[in-house]
Amino acid sequence: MIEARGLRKRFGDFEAVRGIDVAVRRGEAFGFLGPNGAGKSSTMRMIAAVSPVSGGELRILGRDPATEGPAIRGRLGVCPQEDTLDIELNVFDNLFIYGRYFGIPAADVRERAAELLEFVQLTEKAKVKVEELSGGMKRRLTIARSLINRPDLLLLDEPTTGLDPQARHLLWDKLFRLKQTGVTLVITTHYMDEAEQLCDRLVVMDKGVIVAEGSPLGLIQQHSTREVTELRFGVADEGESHEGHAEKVADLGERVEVLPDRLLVYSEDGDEVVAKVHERGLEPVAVLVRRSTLEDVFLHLTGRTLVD
Ligand SMILES: Nc1ncnc2c1ncn2[C@@H]1O[C@H](COP(=O)(O)OP(=O)(O)OP(=O)(O)O)[C@@H](O)[C@H]1O
Repeated sequence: MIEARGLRKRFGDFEAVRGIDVAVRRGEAFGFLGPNGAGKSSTMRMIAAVSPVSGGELRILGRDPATEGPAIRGRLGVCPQEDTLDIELNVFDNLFIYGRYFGIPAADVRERAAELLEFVQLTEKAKVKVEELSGGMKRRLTIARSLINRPDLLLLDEPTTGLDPQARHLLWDKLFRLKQTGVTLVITTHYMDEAEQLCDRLVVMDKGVIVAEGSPLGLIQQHSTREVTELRFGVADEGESHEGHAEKVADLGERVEVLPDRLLVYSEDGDEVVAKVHERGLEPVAVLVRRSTLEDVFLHLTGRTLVD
């Protein structure tokens, strides 16, 4: 569906995407995970055939975006980072006008709009002005709108940013169902839980390059340990820096990361780490044993947290 080789995006002297290779297969949910400024949106806009490629090769649905932009855009659904709905219009009309813009006959658009409103659970809001909708409803409507032309490929740029947990889960459920119907999804996100939930495969991006690629589980297995023990030390121990504590637990795991507010000990068995910490007379004020996540993968690969 998408083939990129050495893909680059420059803005003046600044290179936002610095030669990435990506292959997205039909029917998969593919993710670009990375912090703000990693180059995800810049990549997505090239894939959406709305931003010219500065270097390298890009084929979308077997076509060249430089010469076949309109044909590509006709087969894509695009859900941009910011809602671009017409807030003066009601929910149904937002879909109707968009469908007509694609040249779909009025009767077909009506039918398709009704079907999509059902899918995103907005049927009862059909006549409500968009400005009266909640953030989650607007996102669902944007997704419905992006599906009006029955796209082969759906591009979602940060689909759940700014939504509350309940709205995010509802949206994930809708995207999961879409995937089951055979739509290929390409998602950018800086939420590791979103990437883990939705993506079959993903690339981790940082500063315009890909630093890792694989399935969420594969990446975790390759770049992290099974468990992570988080240790926080109290104010009374401030004299002794986190680095000081880190030295004392360094041999308890495969590696230790020092964050401003806590230590992360990477090992296969977190309970064993906790027992040894206590045996050594260390007294953390908070201890948490958890499974490794993509956040740990990112930290290991870049030395930074995703939310920095
Ligand atoms: N039109 C533009 N002109 C100049 N610089 C730009 C432009 N668009 C993006 N950039 C820069 O390119 C870099 C990558 O931006 P991009 O939006 O692709 O990142 P991102 O990973 O999508 O992050 P975010 O989640 O913040 O959108 C950033 O440093 C950004 O400031």
